[in-house]
Order: sequence, then C-alpha cells, then structure tokens
Amino acid sequence: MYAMVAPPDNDVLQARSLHCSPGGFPALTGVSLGVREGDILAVLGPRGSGKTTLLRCLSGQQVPHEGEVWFDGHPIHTLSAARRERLRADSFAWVGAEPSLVPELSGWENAALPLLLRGTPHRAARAAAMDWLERLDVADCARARPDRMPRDQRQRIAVARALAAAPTVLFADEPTAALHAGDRTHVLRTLTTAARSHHITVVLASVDEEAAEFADRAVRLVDGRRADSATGSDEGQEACSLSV
Ligand SMILES: Nc1ncnc2c1ncn2[C@@H]1O[C@H](COP(=O)(O)OP(=O)(O)OP(=O)(O)O)[C@@H](O)[C@H]1O
Repeated sequence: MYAMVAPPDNDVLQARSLHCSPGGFPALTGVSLGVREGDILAVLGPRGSGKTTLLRCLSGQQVPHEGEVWFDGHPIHTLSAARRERLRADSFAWVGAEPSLVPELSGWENAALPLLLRGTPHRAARAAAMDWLERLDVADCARARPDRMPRDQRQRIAVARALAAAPTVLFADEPTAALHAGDRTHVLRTLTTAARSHHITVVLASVDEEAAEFADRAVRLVDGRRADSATGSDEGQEACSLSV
C-alpha cells in the first residue's frame, strides 16, 4: 500500500492500479492512466478488453475493487454512493452506444433535461438545448418524441443532452457504434469539436482505431491491461507523476 497523494494539477482524472471484477470477471487488472484537463483521450481495445469497466470506474459508477480514482484533486473511490451520484450529476456526462432518451419527452426536452433538473430556468434551458440540437443537425426533431425518430437522430440528441449539461468530463462509450459510417464521422467530429471549444475533457472508448484521429492521446487495453506502453502496467505509485 502507499499513501494517497494528489495527482499533478494538470490531470483532471487519474486512475491508479485499478483492479475491477464486475460479476466476478477480472475486467481490469492493474490499469493506471491520467487524463489532462481539456484533453480528448481515446480508450481503444477489442470487445471485452475492459473499456466500459474503465469508464464506469473513472466516472464513479463502479467502485474498483483495488486501486484509486482521483477527480480534480480529490479521491472519488472513497466517496459514498450518494456523493458519487451528486458528482456525476454536477460534473460528468455519459453517452453510450444506445441513445437512452425519455420516451415521454420531446427532442428539446430530452436535451434540456440535465439543465432543468439542476434548476436552470425553462427559457434558458430550452435555448441551450436548441443551440446544441442545431449544431448536431437535429433541430427539426426538437418537437418530436423519440419513437418518431431514426436511431441516428436519437443518438445525436443524446450527444446534445450530454454537451448541453456543460460537464467537466464527458464519457463517451462507443457513442457511434450504432450509426452508419457517414454519420459516425460527423457525430464524432461534432462531439470532439464542441468539446474542444467548450474546454470539456472527453474520455472516448471505441473498438475503432479511427477514434484516435479525433483524440489528443490514445491508450489501448487488451484483456483488462494497458497494451500501449510501460506506463500502463501495474505500476502503483509511479503513476502519480505520469499522464497517460
Ligand atoms: N457485470 C459483469 N458480469 C460479468 N462479466 C462482466 C461484467 N461486466 C463486464 N464483464 C466482463 O468483463 C470484460 C470486460 O467488459 P467491458 O464491457 O468492460 O469491455 P469492453 O471493452 O467495453 O467491451 P464491449 O465493447 O464488448 O463492451 C468482458 O469479458 C465482460 O464480459
């Protein structure tokens, strides 16, 4: 064991020697990495390599069985479930492969939902949501219900919802997996361009090497371990001074 030491100032997120076995399967076996503020980090690897489990640990949805996760200079693996929930609502956004929209709400209401839940006035939340729907080319879906939209439009609204919330970190887990090739590139480009212009840090998981083209850095996982460099193995405290 080693004493908990805060990560370097320019790392907004840091994982140290994560071990995690959801459902008893060793999905992560000693993963360390740092994510610099404002960076777009691609987490690449084949199916089953541990990408989703890593993003779930970094975002506080899953507590690692061993190791540490730090956000903004504070450990989050030691927080209560309620405090992790609060952190996720205030600072993080998540886009998965399947758009998970509220079926009873229209396109703009879905995109505005995190802002409305935070108490943003209705008019301001609507304006922000509409702005993002326009950037993602789905403004004409603003009044439609999700069951009236094709999947790629629902996914664009899910991306708009994540960006409208102005998170510190956006976790995108295979955000374009369910889209056609042309849509994939457009959604990834829009997501990463918007994140850069709003200084949102992005952790982008993908099986597709193309995702690295949109990122500042990439790490690669194979069988729950870093496969890209010596910094990725079970290095414990040395990780404190390393970014990616
Ligand atoms: N709750 C769970 N119960 C059992 N096994 C799990 C659980 N969660 C993850 N695993 C296993 O851990 C391994 C890593 O899964 P994970 O979803 O993190 O990988 P991934 O790289 O995101 O893959 P995919 O693209 O298929 O989602 C896989 O073998 C998966 O079956």
